[in-house]
Amino acid sequence: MTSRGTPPTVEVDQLVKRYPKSEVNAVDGLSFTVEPGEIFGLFGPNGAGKSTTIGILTTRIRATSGRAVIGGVDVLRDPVGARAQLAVVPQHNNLDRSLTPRQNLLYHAAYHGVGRRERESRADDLLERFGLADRADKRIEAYSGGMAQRLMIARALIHEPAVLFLDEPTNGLDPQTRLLIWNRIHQMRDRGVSIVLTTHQMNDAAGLVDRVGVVDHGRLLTLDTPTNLVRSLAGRSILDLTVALGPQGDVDALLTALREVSGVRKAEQLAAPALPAARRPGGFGANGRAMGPGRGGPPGPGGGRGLPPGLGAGRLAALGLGAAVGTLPSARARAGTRIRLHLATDPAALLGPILTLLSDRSANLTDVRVSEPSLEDVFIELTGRGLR
Ligand SMILES: Nc1ncnc2c1ncn2[C@@H]1O[C@H](COP(=O)(O)OP(=O)(O)OP(=O)(O)O)[C@@H](O)[C@H]1O
Repeated sequence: MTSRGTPPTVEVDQLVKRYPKSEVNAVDGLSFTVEPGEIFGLFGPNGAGKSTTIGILTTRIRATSGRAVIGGVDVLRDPVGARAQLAVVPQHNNLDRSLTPRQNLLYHAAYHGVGRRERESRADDLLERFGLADRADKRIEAYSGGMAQRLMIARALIHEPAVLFLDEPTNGLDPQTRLLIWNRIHQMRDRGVSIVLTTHQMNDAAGLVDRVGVVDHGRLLTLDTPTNLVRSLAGRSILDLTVALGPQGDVDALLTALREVSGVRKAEQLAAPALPAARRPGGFGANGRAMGPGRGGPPGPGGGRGLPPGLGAGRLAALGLGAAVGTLPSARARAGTRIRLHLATDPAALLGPILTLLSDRSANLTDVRVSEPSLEDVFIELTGRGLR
């Protein structure tokens, strides 16, 4: 029960799934609830067990043990009853191409037993809300990826489910379509629909979801609001450096030395950025602001920012650190080594020692960025950086 006395719309209790011939559980004792009108993000690396969990909740996969309830209906005991309470928007287009967009909606509503007059009125309303009214009778083939996604969400909503499952709802869509879909998801939440979404675009989803469950190896690693999860990395900042190493430069030795600087929790090398030439690192301008690319992913809460005030090129020169800061980067510097430092302290206090260290090793700093941790950083912290 919630504090308002309403039962959760999704209840998962000690859920287990072991696929035949497998020696491990794909879902391994998962428990969580989703409240009415809550947007719940189920995040995890590839193979973590998200699809299997969603498959069980949407009656596509049979659990080995445990309990799952959707809108008060036990999915294992009454899958048909549970299906009336839920809707799924898959990642790939599964619209019926032999029907028009409007017919796709009407057919789906009829399948769920919605009366003729009511389904026509709901279809008109949904086509309007998803910006498809003027294309409702066109051929599906003429639809772009964004239109198809909007239509699939409209179709999912036509029988007014208690819970909507969305798999990567905005993957590969343009910013306008993403915005419209996020906006409609918020409206559904306001109408009391619970939304369970899986996505790998965590920083995008951070501002949208109410709570996040991170799973790995079929188990729940954490469950909290995005704000609390980011706060769990409190006091930590991330300093991204781009350096051009001298001819004898050894990145491993540099990383080891950086790890020994007091206040540095972790130092790691990042992959080289795949950026257009115009956005490649450019070194510091006269005002000492960082001019290169920001962090690899989209900015998290707080986003990336340049040098802290008071640490411009002038101050660096006064500290005798000018040699460490490249003004006219060479070709090597442009393709520089990217290093991420995870700090346990104020970055301004560490820049001096770090620049001294770089200078001593003839490493030329061409770009520096300070940023707050993001939801993606929490995810990496919990699940590691290794490939799955
Ligand atoms: N039909 C199946 N038969 C056997 N093993 C499976 C089957 N489907 C998934 N698995 C295994 O179960 C584990 C969980 O897979 P699942 O697809 O649920 O993960 P996921 O978190 O959704 O991953 P992704 O993000 O890549 O979609 C993986 O080890 C996967 O190989």
